[in-house]
Amino acid sequence: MRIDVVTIFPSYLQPLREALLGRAIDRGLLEVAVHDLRDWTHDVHQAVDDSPYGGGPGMVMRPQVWGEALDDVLATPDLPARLVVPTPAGRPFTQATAHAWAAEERLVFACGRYEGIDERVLLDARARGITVDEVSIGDYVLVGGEVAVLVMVEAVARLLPGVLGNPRSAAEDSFSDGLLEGPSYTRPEVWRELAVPDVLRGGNHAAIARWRRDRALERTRDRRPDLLDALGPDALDAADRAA
Ligand SMILES: N#Cc1c(-c2ccc3ccn(Cc4cccnc4)c3c2)n[nH]c1N
Repeated sequence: MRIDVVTIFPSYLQPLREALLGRAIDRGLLEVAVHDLRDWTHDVHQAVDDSPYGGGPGMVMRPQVWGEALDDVLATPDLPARLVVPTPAGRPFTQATAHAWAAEERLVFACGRYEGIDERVLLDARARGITVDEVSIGDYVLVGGEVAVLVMVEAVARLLPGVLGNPRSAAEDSFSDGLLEGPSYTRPEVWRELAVPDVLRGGNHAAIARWRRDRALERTRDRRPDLLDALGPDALDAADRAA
């Protein structure tokens, strides 16, 4: 997978080259290119924003600069791309989104700042046949799109074959079965007088699986009842309902 990110703060994306993702890039599992939006400005001040039509607080990012940048970055007809635009007004980015995007050959992320990007940039891209996804990583307001891109790239990249050491991690993590993950334990067996649950040390794999499922259901009911509501009627069996 190739990922391109356009931003006025390229150094914000440096964490993508650290740790697991950095190793995935080094191993050729992922290609990441970060572009400075100001490279497409032509004025001495390298202006990327201007006042909003209709008034209101803050500034809006200029369409001319974004248009030229995306013309160049998206100019790869042999490699169809999906343009992703993080915004507080976007559709929710979920684990299902991450799985869908992990199947894409190329993702281009447009990181806005100020009050966002002039709407005509997205309209123009769609008019030219580019798939444009406006997505939000949560119901809170950030200062720009860069942090959201870090979140989304990590969520997608970890699903790519070979990136995680153990592919079961992605198959069994939270949300993979619609539930939150239950608690985890490791050595020592007792720590500050707190013992690991006996079932996890007993070696009965069926009992362990049941215990983990029960803890996941309990946690989901407590913290995310909306996820339970979203599960289909057949998602929970009798044992689940008894838990
Ligand atoms: N994904 C995502 C986001 C953002 C987000 C993303 C991109 C931009 C670009 C500019 N801003 C600031 C801004 C814009 C509009 C109104 N208010 C503030 C951003 C916020 N905030 N919260 C999220 N979950």
